[in-house]
Amino acid sequence: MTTAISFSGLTKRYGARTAIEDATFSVQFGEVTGFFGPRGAGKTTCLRILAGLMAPDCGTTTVLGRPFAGLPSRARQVGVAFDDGGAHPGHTGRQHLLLAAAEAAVPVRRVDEVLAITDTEDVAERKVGSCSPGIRRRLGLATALLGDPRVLVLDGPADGLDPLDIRRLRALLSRLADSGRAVVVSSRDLAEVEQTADRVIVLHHRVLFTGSVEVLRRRSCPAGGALRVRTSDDARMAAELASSAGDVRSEAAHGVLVQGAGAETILTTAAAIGVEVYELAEPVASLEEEFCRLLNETVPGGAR
Ligand SMILES: Nc1ncnc2c1ncn2[C@@H]1O[C@H](COP(=O)(O)OP(=O)(O)OP(=O)(O)O)[C@@H](O)[C@H]1O
Repeated sequence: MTTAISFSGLTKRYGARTAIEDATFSVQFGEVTGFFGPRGAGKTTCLRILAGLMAPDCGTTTVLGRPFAGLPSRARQVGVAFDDGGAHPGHTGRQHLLLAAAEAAVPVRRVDEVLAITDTEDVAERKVGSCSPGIRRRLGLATALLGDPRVLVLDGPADGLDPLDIRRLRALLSRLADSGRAVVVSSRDLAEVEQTADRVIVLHHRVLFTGSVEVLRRRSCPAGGALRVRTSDDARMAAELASSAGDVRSEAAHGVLVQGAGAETILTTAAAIGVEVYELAEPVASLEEEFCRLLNETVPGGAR
């Protein structure tokens, strides 16, 4: 199947500041791809280049195998949303969508459809300038959906939304991906990415990771049956296990990571020294921990 989006060797500098360097990755159909990076990591820069809004210093981007500008019937192929979809503050939401529909040669009835899909019917007659940032985001999403595109690219779609809206957004994005579309959402919120995306691209001026959220979380888990144990006295447990197990590492709030000893040994040891076991499981790092590790591996001192 055609790759939905590809970035190849993308580099962009603003004067002496490097926003993005040598970024290469692709986005497939049928998935929500989370484009994660902290503030200023280069997400918007990548997406603006993809949408033809600025030129890179180096590298190329394609949508459905072509440069964005060369796509025929573009609104039906790709929907892109930054902020509020470029709505004029003096227009109502409906007026904005009608203008955008005319420009994209989309039937007028589609305006009501996208208002319903994005739960913005009740605010359609309000002037955009008087709407909250969250409503303007939803309007941006509605604009991007006008052409019922195969590829959807959303820059920070959850920014400014309340928890209920975020749930609805997540369900919508998931439905769109399940119907075979490619959906890209950028976010600075790892928890949000974790709940929304099937695949994640971690960015910090460079691509640090691409793969499933699950693989990211397990990336630095030791192979070969390591276990993590949390107890009423981790320091004592670590000291005791160090004499019987191969490799024992205390991990601050996360308990003790033990390699080379099975669950039985760990539980027997705990019982023998009168330590209570709160948790015994295969170690799965939080995404936040993994991001800090990734950053430290690529940028010395990066996650301090
Ligand atoms: N027009 C510009 N002129 C100068 N520097 C810029 C410009 N746009 C972005 N930058 C810088 O480039 C870097 C990447 O910015 P970008 O907006 O792409 O990051 P981002 O990951 O989208 O951040 P955020 O999550 O805060 O939106 C930042 O250091 C930013 O300050």
